[in-house]
Parts: sequence; C-alpha cells; structure tokens
Amino acid sequence: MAVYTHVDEAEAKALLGRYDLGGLLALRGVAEGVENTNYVLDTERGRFVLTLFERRVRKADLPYFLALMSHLARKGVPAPNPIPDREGTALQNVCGRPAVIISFLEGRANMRPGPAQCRQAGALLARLHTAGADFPLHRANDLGPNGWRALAERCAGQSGRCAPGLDALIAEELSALARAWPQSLPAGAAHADLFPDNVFFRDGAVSGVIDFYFACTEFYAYDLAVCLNSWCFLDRRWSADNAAAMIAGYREIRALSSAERAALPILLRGAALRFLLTRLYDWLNQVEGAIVKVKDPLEYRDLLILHRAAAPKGPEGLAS
Ligand SMILES: Nc1ncnc2c1ncn2[C@@H]1O[C@H](COP(=O)(O)OP(=O)(O)OP(=O)(O)O)[C@@H](O)[C@H]1O
Ligand SMILES: N[C@@H](CCO)C(=O)O
Repeated sequence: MAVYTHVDEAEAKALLGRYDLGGLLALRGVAEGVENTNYVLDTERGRFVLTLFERRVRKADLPYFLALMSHLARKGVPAPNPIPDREGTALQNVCGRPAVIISFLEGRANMRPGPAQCRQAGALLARLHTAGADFPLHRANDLGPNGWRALAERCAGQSGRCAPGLDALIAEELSALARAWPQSLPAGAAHADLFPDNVFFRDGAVSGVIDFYFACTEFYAYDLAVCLNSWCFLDRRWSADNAAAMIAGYREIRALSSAERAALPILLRGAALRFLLTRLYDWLNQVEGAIVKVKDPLEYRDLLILHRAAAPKGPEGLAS
C-alpha cells in the first residue's frame, strides 16, 4: 500500500476548508501505487483523490504535470482534472509535502489485458499524443538515456544482491543503446508510464488514465514502447497478439512513420532498461516503514534479454 505520509482527518478538513467541495465525509488510504501517497477523499460534493508527492517527484515539475492533466482533460482525454481551491490554486502543501486534489475517475484497471484492451490502450495513447500536440510546456525526460547512466552508476557494485550478472548486462546495454538510440523522431507530451495499472476500463471501454508524474517531452514511439512492454509481457512471456493489437489501435488514431516503426526494437530495449533500473534502484533502497510492495526488477531483466535476442523482428514478430 503506497501510503508514505499519514494524513489524518483534521489535516484533510483543514485542506478542504480552502475549497468549495463541502465537508469531509470519508478519507481512505489507497492500496495501489508505488511512487506517491494517495487517499480517496469523499466530500459533500463528490469523490476526489488527494495525492501527496513523494520521493522522485520534483516540486519544480509539478506545474508541468498539473497543466498537462488539465490540458488533456479539456480536450476529452479521460485524465484527472486538478481541482483549484477558492483562490484558483491547485498545488497545496499537506503534512509538509506538495499535494493536489484531482477528480476521481471511475473504472478499474485490467491487470490481465488481452488484445481487446491493448487495442484500446494503443488508441488511448495516440489520443493523448494528438491532444497534447499543442501543449506549450516542455519537460526533459530525466529517465531517458542520461538518467539511465546516472541510475546505473548508483546501483553499480550492489546489483549482485538482486541477481548475478546484472551489472554486466546493464553496462553492455547502456553502451549498445548509446550507439543505436535515435537522434530524432516525432516528439511531444508523453505519458512515459502507461502501464495497465494506470488505465481504467468501465463496461469494456477506457474510462480513465492516471499517474502523469513521469510525463515529459519524449519521442512518441518511445512512449508506445513503454506501453508495449508493460501490456504485452505477461507471466514472463511476450504476447505478439497483444502487441499487434496495441500498434493497430495506436495507428487508428495517429500514423506511425517508417522511421518510428524501424526504431521500435531499440526503443523497446531502452524502455525495458529504464524500468529495470528504477525497479532495481528501489529494490536496493527500500524505504523503511513505508507500506509499499516493491516491484520485481527481474521481470524487466528478462524482458530486456528477450528484446536483445529478438530485436530485429520487432514487437509483432516476437514469439509469444
Ligand atoms: N484520479 C483517480 N481516480 C481514481 N483512482 C485514482 C486516481 N488517481 C489515483 N487513483 C488510485 O490510486 C492508485 C495509485 O495512483 P497512482 O498510480 O497515481 O500512484 P503512484 O504511487 O504514482 O503509482 P505508480 O506506481 O503507478 O507510479 C491507483 O491505482 C488508483 O487506485
Ligand atoms: N510503472 C512502474 C512503477 C511506477 O513508475 C513500474 O512498474 O516499475
């Protein structure tokens, strides 16, 4: 359960005093999530989510994330809307942490997605890319190639505690990706963490997309690679059917250029390395006292090994 910071009712009531959301009816810590503290907040005006930003989220980046969510919500993407207080400010301070109240989105994540859900997730990602094309703010991806190198240095020498051979695999992959990483591809506002737990479905249709706190200006095809990796590698097996459906769903909304398609195998490797490194770093640096389940770095080691072996075939050609 991702509750790093405990918020009591008195603090929630003091916060709500600044809003036109009515009185507090209930406050409940949310079980899912890794990065931030989340509470569901029931008030006389409805249901909301209170997020307190922890750890990796830099305060200076919050205006970008909140503005992007508002921009996308305005354009019909089912993203949470940050709720401003009576003075028009969405960004707050709760228990010494930056915090925000956002709209609650109905629906549930599907953690066993098949081709039907993958097609919809692909289309959602493409909608997000096209709706964000005129978003004016810029944020560099600090978990791009330079960030990977910095994270790898912080894990070096310790990763053997997690599994033998990880340091060598990571070092080799960093060099390979440094040589092959594309110089230029179509780019813009990207979600950068569109895993199945961040997409809600209701009555078989997408009803929400959450967790914009890694969003950044990135290659669109890299964002698709993050999504392919997380929706198509289930029980340590690659589903070529899921991948084909996701790419088809994406292309129904936004065309993929031949350069983007050609870059996908290398982008899939970069996206696998990114989550191997962040999970490994978290595994090596577990926060004492936090109620949180650390995600398995070795899932992404295995995916990286698979992509390294199969790279030329591309995502739809990978054996399931
Ligand atoms: N706007 C929302 N509407 C409904 N539920 C939400 C909303 N935002 C967050 N949640 C709930 O809170 C949980 C955690 O949210 P989120 O994924 O943003 O947290 P996180 O700690 O950043 O997680 P992650 O590990 O995915 O980075 C979600 O799985 C969902 O149950
Ligand atoms: N989606 C990430 C966690 C949040 O960034 C992972 O599964 O490693």
